Amino acid sequence: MQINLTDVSHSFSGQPQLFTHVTFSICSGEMVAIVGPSGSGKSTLLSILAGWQKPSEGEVLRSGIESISWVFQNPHGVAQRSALDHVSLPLLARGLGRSEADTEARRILEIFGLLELSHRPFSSLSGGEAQRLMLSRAVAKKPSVLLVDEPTAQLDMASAKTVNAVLSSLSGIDSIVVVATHDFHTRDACSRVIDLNDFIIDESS
Ligand SMILES: Nc1ncnc2c1ncn2[C@@H]1O[C@H](COP(=O)(O)OP(=O)(O)OP(=O)(O)O)[C@@H](O)[C@H]1O
Repeated sequence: MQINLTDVSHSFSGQPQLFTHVTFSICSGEMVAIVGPSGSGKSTLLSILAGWQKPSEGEVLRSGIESISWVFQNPHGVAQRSALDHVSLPLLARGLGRSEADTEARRILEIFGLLELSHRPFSSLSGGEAQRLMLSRAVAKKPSVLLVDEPTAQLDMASAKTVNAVLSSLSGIDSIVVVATHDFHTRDACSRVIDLNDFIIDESS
């Protein structure tokens, strides 16, 4: 699985260029951070990677990509549904049987430090717990591409720390993971950084 961007530039109609001549490739198993100041186009670049936004110029090629999950900066769940339900539902949708889905959901919740909260309704979770649950749910979908937008933006330092710790553990999954972030600790959890500063891509590995 791979996404290749070649000479991609983008501006929204009537607005200045957000970024120009962006060229990079991301393969499965990689976890890449997109960094840059507010308004530099991080979320827009995620949308372009997902194919939801067509770039003004350039080419985006996706090979072997079957599914894309997006984790938003504000966790969205079903208030009365338990944490376990949030993770087991996508597993059931993938065709697992009830008990297999429950076992796998518990395994994923444990990785994200949420096993003890598995029966708690979504509405009772803290911001950090809810964000970790969104990541758990996204992992349960086993997407080809996992796009994570500012996962720690709404969190206090302690919650951000736990989210960053679980993000580090995502580097082992067989998906392309791209995280847009302002957070230096989140950036450190990634294997590669794409920096939108100064309207150019500065790729460091
Ligand atoms: N659909 C749209 N139409 C017009 N302008 C847009 C659209 N989406 C985003 N923008 C503008 O493009 C710029 C980049 O937005 P984007 O959300 O990609 O930045 P960002 O780096 O993710 O910002 P932040 O860190 O604040 O989330 C902003 O000025 C935003 O207002």
